[in-house]
Amino acid sequence: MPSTVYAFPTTDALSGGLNTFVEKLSREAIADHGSFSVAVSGGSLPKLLSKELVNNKQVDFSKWHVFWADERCVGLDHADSNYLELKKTLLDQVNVPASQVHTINSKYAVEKNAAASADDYEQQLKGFFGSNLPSFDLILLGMGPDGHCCSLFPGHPLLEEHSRWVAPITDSPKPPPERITLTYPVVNNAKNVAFVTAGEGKQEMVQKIIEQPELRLPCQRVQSINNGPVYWFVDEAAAGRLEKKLVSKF
Ligand SMILES: O=C(O)[C@H](O)[C@@H](O)[C@H](O)[C@H](O)COP(=O)(O)O
Repeated sequence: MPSTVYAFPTTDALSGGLNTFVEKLSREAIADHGSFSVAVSGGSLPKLLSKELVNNKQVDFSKWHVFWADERCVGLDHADSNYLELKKTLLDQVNVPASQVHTINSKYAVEKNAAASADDYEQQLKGFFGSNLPSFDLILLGMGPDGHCCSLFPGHPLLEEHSRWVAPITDSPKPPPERITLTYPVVNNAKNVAFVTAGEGKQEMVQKIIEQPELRLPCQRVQSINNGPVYWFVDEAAAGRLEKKLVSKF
């Protein structure tokens, strides 16, 4: 998986670079097929994504379809909800039509019914992409300190799930335990994939992922369609241990 790593001096600069990147992909997708489909992760990503993007008047949010790369089986008003985090940081301030914000089914999520939540979410993907394997215009991933992404964790059987598009997990080592997650067939069929991570606490794992592909950590199993680049938007704190020659100029 060829990686293109962009390192920024601050998290604000990272948000600025990500804003430019997303604006370009959104414009190109809308010009090409009239919509922009994006799957977003939780954790620190929504804040980093939204800081600049929320004020970007060049983006036609009315053509966006927002999905989640993974989501916790909690109510949409629960503090652990990835949807709620993006609602607060972006969706409440931009005009993505509610019908184009594809959330986990709250009925099943509140019951912590991960299996039904995953089945329902897969139907939602089929409703938008049809019966062909979904190909998102962009998937935005965080990187866990253990090298996980989505809710795909090191050593978990879900790393080998190659038929389901969306899978349930009930033993997530990162709480809460019940979640749904996109699987690699969908993640790796995206037109563009970008990791977003920041902070000194991530620099050891960022170095491992970029410089030691033999580890086969979950983040390292991510590719973009036609083996295109996987982008990394990091701050210099997270890139602190990377060989300088591995960092590209944005
Ligand atoms: O639902 C989740 O927990 C996230 O989608 C998860 O995959 C996250 O992206 C990583 O754990 C990184 O989180 P941080 O960026 O907050 O470290």
